[in-house]
Amino acid sequence: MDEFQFIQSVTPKFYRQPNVMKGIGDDAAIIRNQHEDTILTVDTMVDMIHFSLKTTKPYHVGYRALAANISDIAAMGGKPTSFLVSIVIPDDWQDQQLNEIYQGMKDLAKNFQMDLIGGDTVSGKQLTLTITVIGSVPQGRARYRSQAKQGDIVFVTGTLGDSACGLHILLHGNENEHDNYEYFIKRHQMPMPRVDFVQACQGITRMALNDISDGIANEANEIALASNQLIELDYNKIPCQSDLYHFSEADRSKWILSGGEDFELIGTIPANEWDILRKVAKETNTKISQIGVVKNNPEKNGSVWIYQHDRYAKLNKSGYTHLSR
Ligand SMILES: Nc1ncnc2c1ncn2[C@@H]1O[C@H](COP(=O)(O)OP(=O)(O)OP(=O)(O)O)[C@@H](O)[C@H]1O
Ligand SMILES: Cc1ncc(C[n+]2csc(CCOP(=O)(O)O)c2C)c(N)n1
Ligand SMILES: [Mg+2]
Ligand SMILES: [Mg+2]
Ligand SMILES: [Mg+2]
Repeated sequence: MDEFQFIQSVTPKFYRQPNVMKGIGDDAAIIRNQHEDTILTVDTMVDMIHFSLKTTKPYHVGYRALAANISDIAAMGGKPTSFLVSIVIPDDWQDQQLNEIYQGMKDLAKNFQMDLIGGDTVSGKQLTLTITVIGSVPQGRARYRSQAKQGDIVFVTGTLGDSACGLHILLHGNENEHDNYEYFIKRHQMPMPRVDFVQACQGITRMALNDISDGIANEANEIALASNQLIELDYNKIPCQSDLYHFSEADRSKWILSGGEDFELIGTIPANEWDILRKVAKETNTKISQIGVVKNNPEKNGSVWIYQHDRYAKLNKSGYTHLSR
């Protein structure tokens, strides 16, 4: 049973509370309140799985863990408001290091006007940080993975593969001696969730969204599956930093399609709103690129196909999957 099969096996058949607008199956849950919808998400980061002290200082451990959770709020079209932190602390972690973890979270929280409102503290074998983020979105305006429709444009924010490249440099050293490697390291250690862009998108009538934590191959498939549409991507249109060309084509392609942890957004919007989206992107200083289209094809619905190196092939989920056994 892998991660996805496990989640499926624990998903309830129905929800008892009528105000559950979205339960399991998206980046976050949506609960209806009188005046707005509340967004709830939780993600865990574990030492030696999501970071090591070789790749991330304690400050970055805190910063990244909160950023990953805020990114899920952005992927629902919302803004983050508060968070709770559960921490498992091994004996060999010093007070100063723990302070730094919290400083990383504090600095990012300040950026979004978020409050730390609770948590839990226990001792254990591996440093583990579990963060719950609460956010809000105007009623009925959450962006779901299931909202893609035939004819939509598929877009992505920013550039992909940066974080995986940064991780590679941190783990194996900088084999290329080019001058921009600090950029990749920063993208790995201090990703910036796309909250401002998403907030500015409120005028877009319909948008399917997913944030890129595991790699676009995974995330595009999640939209295709939830929307029961065919997503066609053009590999040459997926944006990456020019310095990524200093690495082998095999590495570059792997990092772009399944590296993950860029915390960019992949989305789909009606084609006639593309110009509005471009305007929003310009206003918020966000790079956006059209990378594909949504089609309806009963034989291929629920899957992603990609044009790459003169081939048209199925793009399977290939990103980071926990519990592969
Ligand atoms: N152990 C679990 N029990 C109940 N629901 C779960 C569990 N693990 C994941 N989920 C739910 O499954 C869905 C997909 O979770 P997943 O963690 O893959 O999404 P994500 O947070 O966007 O991705 P990532 O964790 O890679 O950032 C979400 O709705 C999540 O709340
Ligand atoms: C030291 C170290 N080794 C490997 C990786 C790569 N990595 C770990 S988890 C993950 C996917 C997102 O996780 P989740 O699905 O839990 O959000 C990725 C790409 C890393 N960040 N640090
Ligand atoms: Mg997500
Ligand atoms: Mg998750
Ligand atoms: Mg994941």
